[in-house]
Amino acid sequence: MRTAYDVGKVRDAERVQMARLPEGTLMGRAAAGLAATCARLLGRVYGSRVVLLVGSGDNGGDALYAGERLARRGARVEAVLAGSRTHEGGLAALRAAGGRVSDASALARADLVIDGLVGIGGKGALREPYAGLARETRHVRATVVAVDVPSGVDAGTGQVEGEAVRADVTVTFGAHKTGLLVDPGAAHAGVVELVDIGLDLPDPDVVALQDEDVADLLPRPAPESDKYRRGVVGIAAGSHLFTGAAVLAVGGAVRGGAGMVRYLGPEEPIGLVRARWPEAVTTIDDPAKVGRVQAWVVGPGLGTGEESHRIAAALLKSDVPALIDADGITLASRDRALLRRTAPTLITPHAGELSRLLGVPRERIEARRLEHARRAAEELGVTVLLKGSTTLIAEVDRPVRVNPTGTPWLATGGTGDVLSGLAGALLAGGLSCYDAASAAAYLHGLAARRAATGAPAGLPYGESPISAEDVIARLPEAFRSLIP
Ligand SMILES: NC(=O)C1=CN([C@@H]2O[C@H](COP(=O)(O)OP(=O)(O)OC[C@H]3O[C@@H](n4cnc5c(N)ncnc54)[C@H](O)[C@@H]3O)[C@@H](O)[C@H]2O)[C@@H](O)CC1
Ligand SMILES: [K+]
Repeated sequence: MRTAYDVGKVRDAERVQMARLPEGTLMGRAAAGLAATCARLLGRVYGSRVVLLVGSGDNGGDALYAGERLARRGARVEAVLAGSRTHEGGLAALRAAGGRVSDASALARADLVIDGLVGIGGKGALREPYAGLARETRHVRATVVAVDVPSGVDAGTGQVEGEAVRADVTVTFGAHKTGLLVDPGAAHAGVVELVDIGLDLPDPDVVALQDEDVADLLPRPAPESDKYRRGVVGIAAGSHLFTGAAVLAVGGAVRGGAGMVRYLGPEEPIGLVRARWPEAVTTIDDPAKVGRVQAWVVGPGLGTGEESHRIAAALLKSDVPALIDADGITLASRDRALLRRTAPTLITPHAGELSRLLGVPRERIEARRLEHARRAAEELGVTVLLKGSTTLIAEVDRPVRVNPTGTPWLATGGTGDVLSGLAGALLAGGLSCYDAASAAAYLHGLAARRAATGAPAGLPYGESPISAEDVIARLPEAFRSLIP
């Protein structure tokens, strides 16, 4: 599991250690780790050209001390001083090791650029000349290594307000910062390497599950399992207008390991569901006639009229966990009472749907995804899976989970319906809302990536657009990759 912390907690932990240790110890550890990564990336340090972008704070200090270490190993190190001040000790050390001060023209000659403009002390959009330097790093042929966080990325939220460095590698100290796991920050960070500088940290604010964590969560049938014990999921999705949502959500549930899928909907989608997924048991329109289920999925393509509201309200009165998606969320944004349930509830909005639920403009949610996912969980008293470039799972008093799998190709119609069915199957299988949402997002992302790259059936030689059905088709492979 990867864990990440808000900046305040990192600062507090640093303060404790700084009071205990001789001055400069933490920066020394940081610079040593940074220099080791740079040396590895360079392969041959002797004779290589390294350019340091140095801001006025300690982030610049880290870059200078790492530059000193590389200069001592024979690298030609040039420092571009961007701030009105410069870390004095660091600059003296670099000079003593043979490094020199230069201007931005050095960037064109570099094999490696170390971005030490700003770290966790950065506030707001980068000012000049930092912004101009960050822009120039985009055109260099060198490998770009960010110190602690890519300059221009808000370490606490992942927000990027103006220009920002796009790093190949980010070497971060003490702990991952939340902004490195959440887009757009995550997309700017490249590969993130953690240097242990000996901080004592409390519970993380954000975590990203890895293969082994998700494998531990997944329910597996035991010899004595039958379809009822494995979990029956009810799916209320689709309408005369939106028949595809029904087929895709049921597909996600069937391939997601449900013991049985009960589908509730009008005649037309029922015909299509039966044709594509004969294993589903279908009921026309009347919620009272559906047999017992262990979890409900309510909403994809359901419609938002009175009849849809009646069905949603009847189903959400039940005492089993429920996932509310798409039209279900629109209905809930008009009638919040739908969310006041006795059993656990998971909502799976994208930014537009969350915007309707919270009454906050969509752009504000896109720019501050972490904040709004947390706020929604708190305000609505439900588990929230916020879909998007980085999918987030938020629940009160738990760290926000960031989904590390997926591909931009997933941004296509119908994939959300698949996710709903899949998460519903896992809920019915006994997972909590928090775990079902996390595991479903993870598997969905893995399946999509496999669909887009063709791996592992053929050589991964590129990527292609994918359909929601492709994601369903790759779900078994995604499961197998976790459950060997
Ligand atoms: N505190 C510690 O114990 C340690 C800190 N370390 C390093 O220190 C960094 C934090 O250092 P600082 O607190 O000095 O802060 P930073 O060096 O991250 O940034 C603060 C400086 O950047 C300027 N700045 C802020 N926002 C700006 C913007 N938008 N445009 C242009 N300039 C801007 C400020 O005026 C200030 O001079 C960490 O990210 C890490 O790299 C490491 O050495 C490890 C130990
Ligand atoms: K930086």
